[in-house]
Amino acid sequence: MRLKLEGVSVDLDGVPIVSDADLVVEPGELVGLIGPNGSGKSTLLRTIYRVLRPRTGTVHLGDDDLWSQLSAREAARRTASVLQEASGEFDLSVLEVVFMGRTPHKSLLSGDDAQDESIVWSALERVGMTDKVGRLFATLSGGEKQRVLVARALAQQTRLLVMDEPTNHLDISAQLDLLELVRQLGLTTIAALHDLNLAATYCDRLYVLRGGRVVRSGPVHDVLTPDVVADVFGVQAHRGTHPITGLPHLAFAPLTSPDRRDISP
Ligand SMILES: Nc1ncnc2c1ncn2[C@@H]1O[C@H](COP(=O)(O)OP(=O)(O)OP(=O)(O)O)[C@@H](O)[C@H]1O
Repeated sequence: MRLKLEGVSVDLDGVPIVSDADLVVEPGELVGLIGPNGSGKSTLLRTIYRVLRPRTGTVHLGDDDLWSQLSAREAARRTASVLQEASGEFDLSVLEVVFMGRTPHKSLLSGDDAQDESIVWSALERVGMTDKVGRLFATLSGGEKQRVLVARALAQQTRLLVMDEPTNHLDISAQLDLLELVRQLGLTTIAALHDLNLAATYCDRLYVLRGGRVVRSGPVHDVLTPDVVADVFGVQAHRGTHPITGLPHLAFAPLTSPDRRDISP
């Protein structure tokens, strides 16, 4: 389902944090949101999973305005989030966490039925976590936790996956594993990512935020140029081709860095 933000501005305590942001994610796309610390990525994402109401502008999922046309419950059914730190699920088992994905589909008094059960187990299967259902969520590794939260999103049969720095604190294998999984699922996904090379590897298109404004957007190749990286992040970048994937790959150095090749042993 298509996500479309138009003219979204957000103030926090009277301070403008996001200004006039336009953004589109086409069905099945994985779109990356990049930008320096404090540029407003999380704030913008919160308007999409209905935690922060924009001061102005609209957030549409398909034909529906997420804020003015959908109830909180309906919005919760259609969007799922995987954030960098999972809180609130600590006393639950893996199975219970994934069953939470069914909650927005249930009325207050209806219990889980055979259909819920089958949806939950197939979600666990898709993320490869069926052998950990009895474990307490809190005892999982960071990478396993993120897979379980993706399973919860699948159990929710979400139309849109919102990920806010989902690979933070994960080792390199778990980072690649998580983004490979998300790529394979083919869900309409928007993800804030700090690692520009991960963004280059997995995203179809990128949006760059600086100071709460979208300053650049487009295919990875057009957006992740040395000029943009220098301008937005204030570092030098050399863009080459990744020797294994054949995709663009960036190497970084401080803007003022001397050429260290002369002094290495
Ligand atoms: N209540 C508030 N009042 C004023 N400013 C706030 C408030 N809450 C957050 N901010 C500021 O909003 C800005 C944007 O924060 P946000 O978390 O959206 O950025 P981000 O791009 O996700 O950052 P990071 O990459 O560090 O996670 C930051 O400068 C932050 O200090």
